[in-house]
Amino acid sequence: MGCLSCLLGRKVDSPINRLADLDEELSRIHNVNLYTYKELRIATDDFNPINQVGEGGFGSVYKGRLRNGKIAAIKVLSAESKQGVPEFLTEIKVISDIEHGNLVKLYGCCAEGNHRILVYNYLENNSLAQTLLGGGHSSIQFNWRTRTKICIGVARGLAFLHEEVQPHIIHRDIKASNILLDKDLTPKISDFGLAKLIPPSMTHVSTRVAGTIGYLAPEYAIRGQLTRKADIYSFGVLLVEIVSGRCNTNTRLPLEERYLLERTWELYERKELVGLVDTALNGDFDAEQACGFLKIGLLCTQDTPKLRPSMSTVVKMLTGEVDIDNNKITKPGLISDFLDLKVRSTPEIKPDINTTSYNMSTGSDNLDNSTLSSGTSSRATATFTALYERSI
Ligand SMILES: Nc1ncnc2c1ncn2[C@@H]1O[C@H](COP(=O)(O)OP(=O)(O)OP(=O)(O)O)[C@@H](O)[C@H]1O
Repeated sequence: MGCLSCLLGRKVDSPINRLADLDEELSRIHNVNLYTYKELRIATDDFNPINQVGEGGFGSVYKGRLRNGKIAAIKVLSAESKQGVPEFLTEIKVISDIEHGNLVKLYGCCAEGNHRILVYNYLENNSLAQTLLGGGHSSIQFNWRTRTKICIGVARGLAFLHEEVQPHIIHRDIKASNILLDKDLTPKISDFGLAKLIPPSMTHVSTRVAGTIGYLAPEYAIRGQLTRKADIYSFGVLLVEIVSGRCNTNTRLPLEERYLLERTWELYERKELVGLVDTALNGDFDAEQACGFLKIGLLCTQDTPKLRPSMSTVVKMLTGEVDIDNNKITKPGLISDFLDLKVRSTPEIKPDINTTSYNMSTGSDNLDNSTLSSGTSSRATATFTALYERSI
């Protein structure tokens, strides 16, 4: 408790009495809405498992009612997060200042003692992973109109993070479980800015291993080269998932259908893209638009990062303001090529992930050159290694 005063470099006469004042002071400096641990305990009925709505790599998520009556999603970050209060609040301020109709709103946080808790707007209709891709466990009807609204909404949210927020934000983990749906099925991207709250030493290994591999841009997964183009790759995979209604990786399918992006490329080459559209739509969709979306998915997942369009261009292509240039579509960058290579090699000669050369173009991001520090790079590699090890 006394560490708050140390952080401020102040002498405190009575730590317990002054704690609230210090919190208030920090909150004012950072202009962040601070919740007390007690309030969040009450909101969640002492973090009662009944109120737990999810579990992710960052920690557990609870549904709770705040003192002002609002329903919130309360994300308790894992105890390993030892970030100091001022640093934590600085990052939180960046996130809570960002407002967009397609981004989950952060109400505030709790940074008492070792607790690091984020309080978000609660979204009623869960994530795309649990609904559209949840294998029939949801009663939501995703008709073609709803799907187009979701694709365009996610693209707008990501374009906003990439191109309008200063300094721009790379999400790093665009995937179906990070797309939440409100009561009108408007999509909201969650978890943006979260990567910065986790110390570089702490590897964030996702709960859905195979799924996550499928979203990773090859240059990020293998070399830790992170630019906005890595997000655009993940968005491309998500786009194809939404149109086809299936996960990017399904190991129960025959080998040739297992990897969605690979399948998309095959059908594109055979001019049979329409065959990939979700059969649950019973043919009730605009075939030209659906195939257009799949082609945009292919453009976003091009192997060479600089060939992937920016998110604002993606929005324009999705809305029909800009034409899709078929000539620009070449074979996408497939992480499965790399995995196959490894899976097929014998265990004794299993190559070292850090030294294996991967035949990959190295185009730099025209928008930025924000490859990250070696800490992040090794985390990306470590994540990939962990994912890879668990996938075979
Ligand atoms: N704002 C929210 N409103 C409603 N439910 C939420 C909200 N945020 C998270 N959840 C629920 O909690 C679950 C876990 O979310 P979290 O973001 O922690 O992990 P994840 O994205 O599913 O997985 P990972 O951390 O491995 O990427 C979500 O799938 C969703 O069901």
